Amino acid sequence: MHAIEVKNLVKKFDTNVAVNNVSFSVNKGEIFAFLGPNGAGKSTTINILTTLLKATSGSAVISGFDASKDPKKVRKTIGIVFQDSTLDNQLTAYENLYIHGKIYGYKGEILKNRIDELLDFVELLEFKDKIVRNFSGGMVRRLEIARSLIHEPEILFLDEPTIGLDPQTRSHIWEYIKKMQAKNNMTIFLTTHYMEEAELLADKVAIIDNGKIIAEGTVNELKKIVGNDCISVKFEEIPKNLSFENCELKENGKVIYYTENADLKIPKIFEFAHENGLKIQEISYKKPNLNDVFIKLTGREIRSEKDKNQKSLLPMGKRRRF
Ligand SMILES: Nc1ncnc2c1ncn2[C@@H]1O[C@H](COP(=O)(O)OP(=O)(O)OP(=O)(O)O)[C@@H](O)[C@H]1O
Repeated sequence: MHAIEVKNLVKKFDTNVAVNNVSFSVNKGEIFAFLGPNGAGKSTTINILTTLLKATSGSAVISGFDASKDPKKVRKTIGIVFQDSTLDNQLTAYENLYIHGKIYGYKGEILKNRIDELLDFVELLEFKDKIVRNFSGGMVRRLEIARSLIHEPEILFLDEPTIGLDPQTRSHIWEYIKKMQAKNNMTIFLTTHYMEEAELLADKVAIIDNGKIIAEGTVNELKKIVGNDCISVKFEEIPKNLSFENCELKENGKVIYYTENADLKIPKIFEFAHENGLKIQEISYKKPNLNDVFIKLTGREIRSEKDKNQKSLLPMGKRRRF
């Protein structure tokens, strides 16, 4: 059984088709990244999967339960971290988790120990009794992650988990995500418009654009859509005997090699230069990334208005209006 099975999902807002016949599945214990630009339909999809929104048509089965027919059962098996903080900023870190734990029926020492364990996991134990209002954006996000784990969900949904965070905090969050998967074999569904986030974390990626999935697979499978590694070499003199296959001489005198694996090929190019008494003036190589895949499929880059605006992660009530 798949952890998540989505079939022909459609969501219309009046005439706007936000999710357009989307189908995909996520295996148990997999990190699945739903990658796409702003307005692609990522949040709408995650809201349907987490029972917050009803689909216009199609089905979403989560841990074996239909999201529209059995929402309560679905909610018991999932944890969610939304794009915007839903913490109570007047309460302490501990109190936020305590209330959430109570809602899920935990109590007494079991709940207290669970809270300590989770605060420790996200490195916030020393801030346990501090008021959330004074937390940084990264601390808020970490506390949200801890809260989402309190009832030991089978599947964790993260809507843009690192949006608006600085690079160091972002990589911290990536570490937690990987640890959660490794420790609990948790299924993690995340939306993101960060290519590197999807590349680094995801076992499987689906790229969504204008409400439609335009590509799906492992990162390596998707990169194959673009092609192989590309090495560009400028020798001091144009070599007379180019001994490699899959290489071409460009008008600017550079030799371009296409290869499955540049890491293995580059040392061979140096050997070739040495054996033929050639000097290398310049060498560079480019591995295709998910951005290249998106460009190839859509003709444009994934860009985010939110990045430009540096959306705030401050808890509700503390957020300033710009
Ligand atoms: N409640 C709503 N009412 C009307 N239109 C909506 C609503 N929610 C989303 N949309 C529209 O549906 C489309 C998909 O939006 P969605 O928020 O799912 O995209 P997204 O990929 O999550 O983008 P973002 O990263 O900006 O949240 C957009 O055109 C959006 O304007």
